[in-house]
Amino acid sequence: MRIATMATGGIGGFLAVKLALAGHSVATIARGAHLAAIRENGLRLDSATGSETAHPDIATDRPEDVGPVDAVLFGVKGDALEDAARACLPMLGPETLVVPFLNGVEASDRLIRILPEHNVGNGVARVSTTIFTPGVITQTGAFHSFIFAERDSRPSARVDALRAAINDAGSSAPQTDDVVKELWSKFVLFSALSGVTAAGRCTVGELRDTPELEALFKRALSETAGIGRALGVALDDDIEEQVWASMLSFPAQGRASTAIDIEHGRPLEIDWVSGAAARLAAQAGVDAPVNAALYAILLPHKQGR
Ligand SMILES: NC(=O)C1=CN([C@@H]2O[C@H](COP(=O)(O)OP(=O)(O)OC[C@H]3O[C@@H](n4cnc5c(N)ncnc54)[C@H](OP(=O)(O)O)[C@@H]3O)[C@@H](O)[C@H]2O)C=CC1
Ligand SMILES: CC(C)(CO)C(=O)C(=O)O
Repeated sequence: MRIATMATGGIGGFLAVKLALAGHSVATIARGAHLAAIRENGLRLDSATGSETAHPDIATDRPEDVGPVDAVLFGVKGDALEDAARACLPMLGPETLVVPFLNGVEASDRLIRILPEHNVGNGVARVSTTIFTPGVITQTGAFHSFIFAERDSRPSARVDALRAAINDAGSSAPQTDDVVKELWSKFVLFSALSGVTAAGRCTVGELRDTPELEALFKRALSETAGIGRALGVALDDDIEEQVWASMLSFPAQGRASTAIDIEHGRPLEIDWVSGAAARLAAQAGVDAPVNAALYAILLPHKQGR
């Protein structure tokens, strides 16, 4: 397949390495020192199982030089979505599938305001990766799963082709017949994890060991589950228990990317996470005091240092 990563950070970089090493034609969109390092040394993925380096066919900051691709793996931070989407336009043909893997539940709806709707899918990533230094992506923990579909979850040959490519490349792309449910199931987890580990400057291990943080986390996640249900999302009845169970096996040193971003003084995606939960709650006519409070606490740090 011809695949582009817009852009090539934690999400795009992880998938670019796997797919390029599996023999796909990968174009990595990146910029600055990260792009220079990819061009010079290739793109390296470090994980607990070792190091892999891929040399993408194209590494560029000019998507117009790539031409139409089969799939765009779309992973930028929430506030960068609109500019990055506009930059993708030259890579779209009639059948190109653009899969957003942003946290939150609004990325696909935001993309169709810029890109033709028939090009846009919906997706969610369960992995923990970051740009460690230019040209190098590191993965924390061993989990990596990418769940995506057409926006309405209908059966689709182009979705199946991309799923097969990711599965065959050694990652995991399970099938779903309800991508919105998948998105919200992750959002229930992530709104709580992002809010609590960023506001509390804590790891998951500390969260588990501190009854007050555990209680706050559980209040946040059940609040977000309530918002989803009020909006008609078919969340599992025991999603709250499932999320807490997943926290019990989460790496103790793990935390949400938001907590890593705040530590490094980077801008925060909170408008699309705790802020979105508070906003969507108002839309659904339910209260979300915990998400609203976590959003307010993080707001002074939103622009980074
Ligand atoms: N990484 C993870 O483990 C997970 C991330 N997610 C979500 O996925 C999304 C992406 O996260 P992640 O991959 O970690 O983000 P990163 O910050 O690692 O990567 C984003 C990259 O996009 C680049 N970029 C942004 N806009 C453009 C543009 N217009 N042209 C070229 N490059 C651009 C940035 O460059 P620059 O630095 O120059 O701005 C940066 O290198 C987020 O919503 C995140 O919450 C979800 C699950 C897990
Ligand atoms: C919690 C985690 C690692 C799960 O994929 C995540 O999405 C993030 O930190 O951005």
